This record gives sequence, structure tokens and C-alpha cells, in this order.
Amino acid sequence: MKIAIVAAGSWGTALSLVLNDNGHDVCVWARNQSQVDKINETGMNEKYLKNISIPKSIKFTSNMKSAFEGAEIILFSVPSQQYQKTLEKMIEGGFMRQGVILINVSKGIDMNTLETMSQITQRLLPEQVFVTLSGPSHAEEVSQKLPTALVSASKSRKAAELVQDLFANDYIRVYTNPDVVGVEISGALKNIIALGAGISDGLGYGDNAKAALITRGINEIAYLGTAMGATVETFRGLAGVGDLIVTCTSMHSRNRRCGILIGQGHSFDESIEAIGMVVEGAYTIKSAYDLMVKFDLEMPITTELYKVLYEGKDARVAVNSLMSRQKKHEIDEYAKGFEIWE
Ligand SMILES: NC(=O)c1ccc[n+]([C@@H]2O[C@H](COP(=O)([O-])OP(=O)(O)OC[C@H]3O[C@@H](n4cnc5c(N)ncnc54)[C@H](O)[C@@H]3O)[C@@H](O)[C@H]2O)c1
Ligand SMILES: O=P(O)(O)OC[C@H](O)CO
Repeated sequence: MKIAIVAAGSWGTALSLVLNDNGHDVCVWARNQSQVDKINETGMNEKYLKNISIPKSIKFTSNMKSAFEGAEIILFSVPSQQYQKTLEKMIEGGFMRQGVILINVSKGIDMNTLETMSQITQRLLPEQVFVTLSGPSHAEEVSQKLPTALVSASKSRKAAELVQDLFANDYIRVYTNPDVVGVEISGALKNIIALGAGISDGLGYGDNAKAALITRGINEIAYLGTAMGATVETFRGLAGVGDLIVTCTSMHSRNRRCGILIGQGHSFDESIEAIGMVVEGAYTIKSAYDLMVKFDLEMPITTELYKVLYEGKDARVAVNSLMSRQKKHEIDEYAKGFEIWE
């Protein structure tokens, strides 16, 4: 199929390699001509994907017309805070023609509207066929063809299965899931918890602390997700706990690495700058905090991280606040399950 990718960052580039391996006609659009020139000259996208050769069969261009005209599938890999603006630009350019399938791979929640990428798309293009592709998948490993499992989520079974077929090969396995919001909230909020896990690592707290953050974190993600209409089972799947594990533990993770720098005492802004690629959790923390208030939920990890990142609270004091919360049952509904009450 003819597939156009919006943005030549690390994930857009890694996915272009997979689609090219699978025999598709792939063109990557980048906004910056000097980046395109460099990739075309060197056969590498060194800033975003180190030491990976890019086959000549993948085209890179900064010309929107030549990238998007005739594309059957358009895959968006821009940072989520840029998604609405980019989609509007594509609509204005007349590139979102009827019949084109939109795949989104970015993981975040818009800070201004508090919408996920499917919700933005639905508002701007109510008839658009939309698929989100998510799951535990670092570009650095996918580009080395290391085994990876993904989730293709769409309201349309046909579209979810088409995307499953597009990416599946001997190193990529893709599952389908109709719970689009659940997959989106999982992918967006795991970045927040990974920032927290990184801060914990940077402070020198151990594996116990990180395991607690991951476990209580997925609870918190599911709490917000189900309030937004998601299915609880999605959170124990690849997009949920799977992506949470990889992002909280891998040194490839931009969110975790940013958190480590903060835990070591660097400022929030310095840490984001040092990563040099998008740190989605830095923005999604604000959206998640606002959604928590909107849905009137209690999300202690999100609250403390928001205070550390946006209100300057000391991270050690934030951990103390989490540890000294009122005592509670691990799962509220299970409280009635005690056999002996005295
Ligand atoms: N890197 C990964 O391993 C990975 C894996 C899965 C999902 N994701 C998600 O994919 C999204 C992109 O991540 P990434 O790692 O590729 O980020 P990145 O920082 O490596 O690249 C982002 C790219 O978007 C471009 N860009 C930014 N604003 C733009 C705009 N307004 N218009 C056009 N282009 C613009 C940048 O120039 C850059 O090329 C994020 O939401 C991330 O969470 C990343
Ligand atoms: O490197 P991160 O933290 O942006 O995470 C990338 C992917 O979402 C991992 O699945």
C-alpha cells in the first residue's frame, strides 16, 4: 500500500523501516528540509535513530504534496501537543481525502482541550476512519528488528485488522482491540508513571519503590480510563501494563531518563532539554491532573508528580506524602471479602 508518515522523529522513522520491510511504498514527510537533505545524503537519521541504515526505497521529503497525494494511509507520529495543529494543516491542504485511513502512534492528551488524539480527530473529521497503534515498543529496538508486540485499536474491526496486517511480520506481532480510549489513556498515562519511576531511580530509591509505583500506577491509569469509558481489561494488556513496564524500566525511555535527571537534582526544563526528543509525560501530567479534577477522582501519584513538576515540590517530600497517606485496602471492593472481622 502507499503509506505516508507525518514526521521523521525516532518513532516515525522506525515504523517506516517496518512498513518498508513489509513491502509497502513508504514516504516520510519532515517539516525541516535540512533534516531531509541529511537523511538523503547519509542514509541515516542520526539525531533520532542512531546507527540505523535507512534503505533508499523509503522516500523522505519536506514537500507535503508529494508526500501525501495518493496516500492510502497516513500515519501521524508528531508529538501529541502538535497533533491538532498538524491535522488541521493536513485538512487545509486537502490531504485527508475520503477513504484515507489515519493511524496515530503518538501517546498523549492535549493540554488545552484534554482530548485524546481519537477525540480530536472525531471532532475535526467525524467520518474519519481512525486507528491508534500502541504497546511496548521503543524505536531503538524495533529498528533493530527485535521482537515486539503491538495493539491496533479502532472502532472499526476492518481497519484494526488492516493495520494488524500492515505491520505484522516475523519480528512484529499485532493484536487488535476495539477499546480506543482505553488504549490511548494507557499509552498517555504510562509516560507520567515512567517520569515518576525515573525520579525514584534518580533519587536512589530501589526496585521495591519502582515496583510499587508501577503497580499502583496501573491502578490509577485504569481509574481515569474507566471513568472515561474504557474497558478495565485493556489496562492489563500490552498497551496498559506492557507499555508501563517497558517505559518504567528501559534506559531507552525518554520519560524515564528525564525523570532520572530530575531525581538527580536537575531542573524540569533542563531535563527535558537534555533528552532532545519529545518527553510526552511532561505535558500529559498536566492534562491528567486536569482530567482528574474534571472527573472528581483521587489519583495520588498523578497529584504528587504534578506538584513536583509544576509547583516545585521537593520529590523526596512528595514520596513522603505518598507513603503517609491514610491507610486503605489494596482494592476497595475486596474489603468486604475478609472472612474474619476481629
Ligand atoms: N520513540 C519511541 O520509541 C516511541 C514509541 C512509541 C510511541 N512513541 C510516540 O510517538 C510520538 C513521537 O515520538 P518520537 O519519539 O518519534 O518523538 P521525536 O522527538 O523523536 O520526534 C518528533 C518529530 O516530530 C517533529 N515535529 C514536532 N512538531 C511538529 C510539527 N508541528 N509538525 C511537524 N513535525 C513536527 C519533530 O521535528 C520530530 O521529527 C510520541 O507521542 C511518542 O510518545 C514513541
Ligand atoms: O521513550 P518513551 O518514554 O517516550 O516511550 C516510548 C514508547 O512509548 C515505549 O513504548
